[in-house]
Amino acid sequence: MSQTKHRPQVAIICGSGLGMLADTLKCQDSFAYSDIPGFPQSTVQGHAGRLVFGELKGKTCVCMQGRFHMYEGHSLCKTTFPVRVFKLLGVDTLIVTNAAGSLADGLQPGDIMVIKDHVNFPGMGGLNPLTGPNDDKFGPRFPAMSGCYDKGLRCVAMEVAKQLGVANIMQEGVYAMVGGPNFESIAEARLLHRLGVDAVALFPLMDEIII
Ligand SMILES: O=P(O)(O)O[C@H]1O[C@H](CO)[C@@H](O)[C@H]1O
Ligand code: HPA
Repeated sequence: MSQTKHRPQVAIICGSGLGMLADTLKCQDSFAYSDIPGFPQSTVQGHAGRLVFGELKGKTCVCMQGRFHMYEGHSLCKTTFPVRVFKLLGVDTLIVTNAAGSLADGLQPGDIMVIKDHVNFPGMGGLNPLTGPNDDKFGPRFPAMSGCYDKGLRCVAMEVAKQLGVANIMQEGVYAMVGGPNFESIAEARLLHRLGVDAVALFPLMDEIII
């Protein structure tokens, strides 16, 4: 923290295709993950591997330009380590973005889905970054998932989409996480759709669970 004057309340994890958002921050201080003790390294194409502090529309933010996935070989503790760092920095709002596969009939490639709830398949099978002794300073032993996706922020997102004239490509939905790195088979995609899943991707949900 001695190397930046920024004290962010908002953290944004930029998934595939959104890394350039971090480049738009004003008064930037940026750090390569390789220079931050304890951070894993990005190995996925298009994930630059930088932590960028700065101002976005007047709000102090920190952006992860590239995230970590379990399929890269990181432990779940490692993939979610940055979120714990954000909490210690004073961040109270986490915006997680990710490239996902759409399953809902009304979602076209390129559309935006705001997550209203999730199905954590690896978590249901016991793969969870909170496994092990609980550190109460980060949260309770048995965190509820019912309020994971803040209703107020979701409403703001939908309202802003209207103002920008992109409401027609944005909707709320249920998101499922699977392990990857292979994408879903056709039968798996059909099954997920029948279960009420609107979009599916590979592992980013662990960040929401740890915050
Ligand atoms: O937006 P990111 O985090 O890269 O995630 C999605 O994009 C990659 C595959 O295209 C997978 O990692 C998937 O989960
Ligand atoms: N499935 C399909 N398409 C995707 C995924 C996925 O898990 N992640 C990114 N695009």
